[in-house]
Amino acid sequence: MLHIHQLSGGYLEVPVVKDVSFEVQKGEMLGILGPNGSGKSTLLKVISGILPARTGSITLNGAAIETFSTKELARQMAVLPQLHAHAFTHSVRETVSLGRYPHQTGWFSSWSAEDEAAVVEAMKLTDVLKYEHTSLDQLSGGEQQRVFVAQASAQQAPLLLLDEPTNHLDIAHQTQLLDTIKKQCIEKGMTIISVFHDINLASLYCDRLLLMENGSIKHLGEPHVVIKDQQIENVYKARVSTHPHPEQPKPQITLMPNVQKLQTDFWVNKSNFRIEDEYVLLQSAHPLKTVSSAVVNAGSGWYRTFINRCVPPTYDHENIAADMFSYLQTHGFIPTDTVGMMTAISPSNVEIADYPMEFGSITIAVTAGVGNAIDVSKSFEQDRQAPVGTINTWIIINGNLSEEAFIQAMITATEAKTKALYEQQILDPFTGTLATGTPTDSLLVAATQQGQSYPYAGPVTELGKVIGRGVFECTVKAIQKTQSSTA
Ligand SMILES: Nc1ncnc2c1ncn2[C@@H]1O[C@H](COP(=O)(O)OP(=O)(O)OP(=O)(O)O)[C@@H](O)[C@H]1O
Repeated sequence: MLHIHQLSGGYLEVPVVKDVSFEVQKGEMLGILGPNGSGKSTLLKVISGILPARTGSITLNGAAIETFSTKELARQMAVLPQLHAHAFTHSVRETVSLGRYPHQTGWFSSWSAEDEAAVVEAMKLTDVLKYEHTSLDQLSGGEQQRVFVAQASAQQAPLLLLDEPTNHLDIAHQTQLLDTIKKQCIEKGMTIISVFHDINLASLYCDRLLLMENGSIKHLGEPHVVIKDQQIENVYKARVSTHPHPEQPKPQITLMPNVQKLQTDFWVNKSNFRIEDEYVLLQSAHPLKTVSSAVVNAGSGWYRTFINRCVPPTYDHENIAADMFSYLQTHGFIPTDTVGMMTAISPSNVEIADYPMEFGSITIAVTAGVGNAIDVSKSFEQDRQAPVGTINTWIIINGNLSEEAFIQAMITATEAKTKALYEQQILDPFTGTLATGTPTDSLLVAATQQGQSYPYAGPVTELGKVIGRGVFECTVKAIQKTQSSTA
């Protein structure tokens, strides 16, 4: 739809935009990113003809852009410029109506039903219809921004150029506006080029991103190609870490501050555990980076409190997570700061042990019920009753783990648990074969993220060796304790 070839342009003798080439397809949403002054707005202005191109060419639907009359171009291309603080005395409706000028033959004399429908639809889409008779200078910055998006939208041009459309908008209006724009791309085949400061929003909504540096294209491609830690750091000179969005296959960034809150060194060991009638409790002085399959706060996060709650073997609740959540609240724990697991095994049967390492240490806590032991390789053979009895394993590490090490720690621990069941000759009662676990085992790995770095935790690494040995020993002892208490 739009072809930009070796485009240069700007304000002074020296062009701001230098030798920029890219193409945008119909229905595509392209995000332009870059630090302050990198030339994003200037590029949009040169494309839209507000500033002249010094060299290069812009082709729209196969025709050179300079062959379009001003009005023809406005029917093809709507522009939302970067807004600055102005006093606007027009009403909202008047302002949005200005977007219809390319469709007029005589100024307002030919106002048609189509014009009216476009203006009302644009005001509805941007949620400004309720202000239609209000003067623009009586609206907040975000409300004014939405009115100008409505104006561009009322123009109904197949190509929309936006300069920071979410500037001034609260998060609800950011998503509402971008959802609306994106919908137009998907349903009506509208093409969007938009400047963004917010890298995460750009990644979420755009099909491709163009990252500018000093007026030139530094990176161009799908978000996963452009949003990489090192590339973003190099261009923006800010430390970032990328991570996946929870719902969309789009990378997101988190800023990494250079100023750390002063935090005294802390250490977690067996002395931080308490064994109560109803639960095993670990309380850390500072949050631990945690990965777990717990009932409350499963997944990854940072938590200070860890509970392994004992419920009766007859425990049966429709919504286990909700019940656990309210249990935490009624027992004085803060659910947002607590990882909660459940077991039918008495807290008195927990096995907790410290394992020193050269520069760090780990503490392992296991409760092990094996009444429902299962051979995972044969679990497909028959349906089983909802189980009670489970093996809950916690591995608390004084050390700084990579993401890889967290996952390897879970693998190593699982293998060590299975070996413990083998050692104890625990059988799957349904198949009579050696059990590998129970159907509801839970695992938690938590680390202080201080001190010694552990990039790996496989069986032959320093950390993996201690996890393997520790989980094996603690699981064996925990099984024996449970078996002797029920014998
Ligand atoms: N009206 C102007 N006259 C002269 N130079 C200008 C003008 N507007 C911008 N510039 C210069 O052009 C360069 C690029 O500015 P531009 O506004 O395109 O950057 P940007 O990437 O959009 O920045 P920001 O993120 O701050 O909006 C800057 O060095 C700026 O000083």
